[in-house]
Amino acid sequence: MMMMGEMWPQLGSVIGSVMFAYAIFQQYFPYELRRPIQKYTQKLFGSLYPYIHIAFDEYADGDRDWRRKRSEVYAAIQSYLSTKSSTEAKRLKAHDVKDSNSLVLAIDDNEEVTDEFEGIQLWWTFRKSVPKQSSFSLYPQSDEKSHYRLTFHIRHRDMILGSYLAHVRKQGKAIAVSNRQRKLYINNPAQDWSYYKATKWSHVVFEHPATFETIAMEPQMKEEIVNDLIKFSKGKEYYAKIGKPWKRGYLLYGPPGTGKSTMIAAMSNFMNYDVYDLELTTVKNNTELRKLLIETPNKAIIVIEDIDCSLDLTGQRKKKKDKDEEDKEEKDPVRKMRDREETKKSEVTLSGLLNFIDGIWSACGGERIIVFTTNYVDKLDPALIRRGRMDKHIELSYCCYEAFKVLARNYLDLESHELFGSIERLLGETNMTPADVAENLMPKSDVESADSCLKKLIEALEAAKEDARVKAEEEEKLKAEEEEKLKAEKEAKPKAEEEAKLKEEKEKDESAKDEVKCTHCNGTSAKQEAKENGVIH
Ligand SMILES: Nc1ncnc2c1ncn2[C@@H]1O[C@H](COP(=O)(O)OP(=O)(O)OP(=O)(O)O)[C@@H](O)[C@H]1O
Ligand SMILES: [Mg+2]
Repeated sequence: MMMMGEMWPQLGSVIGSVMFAYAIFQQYFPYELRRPIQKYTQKLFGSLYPYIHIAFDEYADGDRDWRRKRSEVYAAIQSYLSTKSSTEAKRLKAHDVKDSNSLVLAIDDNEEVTDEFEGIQLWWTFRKSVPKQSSFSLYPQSDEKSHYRLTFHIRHRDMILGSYLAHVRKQGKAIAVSNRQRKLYINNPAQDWSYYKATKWSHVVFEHPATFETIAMEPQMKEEIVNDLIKFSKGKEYYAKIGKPWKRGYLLYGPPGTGKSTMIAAMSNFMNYDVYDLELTTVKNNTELRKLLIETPNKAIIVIEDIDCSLDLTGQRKKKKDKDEEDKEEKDPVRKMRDREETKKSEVTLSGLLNFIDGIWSACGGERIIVFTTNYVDKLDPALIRRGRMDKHIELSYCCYEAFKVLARNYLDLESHELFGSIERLLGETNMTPADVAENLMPKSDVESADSCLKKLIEALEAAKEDARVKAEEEEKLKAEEEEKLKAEKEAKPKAEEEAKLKEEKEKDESAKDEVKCTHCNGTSAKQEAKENGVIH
């Protein structure tokens, strides 16, 4: 039997001979002969080798443009394999990806990872190649080419090309989204839109810690909102079935400090959506508004805070200038220009905003949430907040006992305490916003105990209750005074009317006495007139 040591030199000489024969074949065989031979050799190997390879390139072939976009499938495969490679592959690459929270692990060059799908085994390999010839480019970039190669048995072809690849894409995208850092966007003023590479929205990383666990509100209401959001996120088919664009409007209203902005942050964290904070006052007109909308991607929360203050949406947009102002404007051209600019600033109309929310353009893209917040819901035009536009109206109000318990858990790690009873009673008797309750509960130093924080809150609640009582008394007093005044006016009115009537009658009587009968003209004339004319009839 041949020993291993003796086998290597022979194997080496066989490989050497094959390579030599291949070089001769490449060099001396004419192209016309080489092509069919190569074709049949591949066919022969194909029938003996029952596996299929699919390569997924990072960039499309020939995509040498400096703006070239990374293939979406490639990115999804990379995310999909990142979870598998960390447990399976022996050679890994770790890198931080833009917009990602954590390190992303990927398989190293030529490393293989095995995957299983519905009992079928498949293999993924990562390949990287660097071309030797480098081309000249105005926008130099790496010529490195990477691709993932998928290998599977030919008999699973349909299953892999159909459901497996769809599964990889979906899972990969979900992993990428959960790793991604949320962003907070704000619209740029239109004059910046034309700059090189300028976009209509600028962003910062959004790292608000609010979640539905930390938000203080009635548990039932919280559950309702969470369920609503879950239903929406899974509603692609449902919305398609009912023929409605995949979007939902929320109106958050309530006094300042009740958690409207906090709720938006919690929504963003829960849904993994970016927030687009739309500052309406910098949008010049309806066309700009529409352009901004088109630039928002899917999985976005578009927010218009304090909608009642954002714009005068009643249609009467131009303030009437008085004569003085017009004169000043005529004399000062700079002021005239500035005033004109300001008038231009606010040309977004109510109908423009309604179109933004549910016009034809709003259906471009999907999976978008629109949130309006306001302190004064009654001030808003009913057309703006009707269901279908603002589908869910959420009132965020003063702190109730349930909400307080959430805050006590968050701020003091307390589930119960002997002072909770007094706080519950006081919260039922007076109004305090969650922001104020939270501020009282927050220890102001390392040594401040939970006891002292709770006592501080009780004091604040008692003070608020006393303030409210004094205010109510004053209001009552003012009201009583007003009523007294009205009553006095009411009583005085008939008396004055009677007096006026009597006076009028008296005056009539007196003028009747003064009248003289004139036989000559068969009528009446005033004594004065007779005197003036010097005629005695
Ligand atoms: N429901 C709540 N749950 C938890 N914290 C809250 C809640 N409401 C308010 N807070 C706390 O109070 C602060 C102010 O709240 P927030 O900015 O959300 O109020 P708002 O309703 O948006 O007020 P405004 O109408 O003035 O914009 C937050 O930073 C948060 O810490
Ligand atoms: Mg707010």
